[in-house]
Amino acid sequence: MALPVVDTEYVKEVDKARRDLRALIASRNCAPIMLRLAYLLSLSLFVSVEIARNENEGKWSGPNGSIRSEEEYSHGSNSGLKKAIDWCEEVKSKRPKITYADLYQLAGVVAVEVTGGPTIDFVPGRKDSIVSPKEGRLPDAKQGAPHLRDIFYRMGLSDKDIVALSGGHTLGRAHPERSGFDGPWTMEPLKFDNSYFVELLKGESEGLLQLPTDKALLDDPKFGHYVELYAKDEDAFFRDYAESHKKLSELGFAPRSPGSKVIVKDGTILAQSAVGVAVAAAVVILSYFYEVRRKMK
Ligand code: HEM
Repeated sequence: MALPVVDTEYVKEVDKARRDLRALIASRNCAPIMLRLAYLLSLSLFVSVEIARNENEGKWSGPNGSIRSEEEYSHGSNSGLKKAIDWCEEVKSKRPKITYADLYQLAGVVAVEVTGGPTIDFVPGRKDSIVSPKEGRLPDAKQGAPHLRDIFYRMGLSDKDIVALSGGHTLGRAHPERSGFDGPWTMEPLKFDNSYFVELLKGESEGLLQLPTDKALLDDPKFGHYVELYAKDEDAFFRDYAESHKKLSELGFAPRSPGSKVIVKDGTILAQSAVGVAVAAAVVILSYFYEVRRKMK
């Protein structure tokens, strides 16, 4: 499928979809599953395409919305996500211009914002695909630090990214019928804060969950450094989380023209283009020379 044209019209639609998603997530209390949808989509595609590249099977274009196909949402690791896909469809039917790939990533960004988390910069322009990745490439919750590094390093993510992103478990809970695990990670699973790290440091508590991959963050000294930092300093967690989330949502994705970038921030739309910057610089330089010549006369 073709890349969407990210013109002013498209960016306005993204802004409206952002408002629709805020209302939808607030009314259904579904921030956790929306965040999980965005995260799994980015990750499963990247991991499988890295493998495809190694095997010279083809190229990949980033998180691409293929999860809406039955073949993919029926993967065991995507259990429960169909609900989130259907909710996103309500927005898609009102804003058909927006690609599924952009919509799902926007839902993840909005889920974090409406639950009190940091504002995450969102750049639109992802293209859709209906080709699903292979099953079984996602992190296995029963494993430890080497496994996490194996998966996340392949995507160019760092130890800091792994720990910051794991803080996404500040939202939501595990469901026995989906993953075999049960319970929330924090006392307030609809609030995005640093309590995931605070709870992790306290050790096991009645009624709260710690997956083996969560505990692995404590056992490894490099990961442990960030767990302690984020438990003490929520601002540091929010800053690093916003950065890592953006990286994850843009894996393999580059805005359409290399010289230009569209930034959507706090509802304000700013279009930055290399051409625009060059023209502005030329005007400043010419005015300077004009002024110098005028003074010399
Ligand atoms: C580090 C590797 C990770 C592993 C092994 C892992 C594993 C899991 C598992 C087993 C569940 C429970 C699913 C269920 O039973 O419903 C879950 C839920 C969740 N995960 Fe992760 N996860 C990882 C990373 C992440 C990241 C990076 C994010 C987001 C930035 C994230 C966001 C979530 C959310 C929000 C839920 C709750 C979903 C709900 O309440 O329906 N996870 N994860």
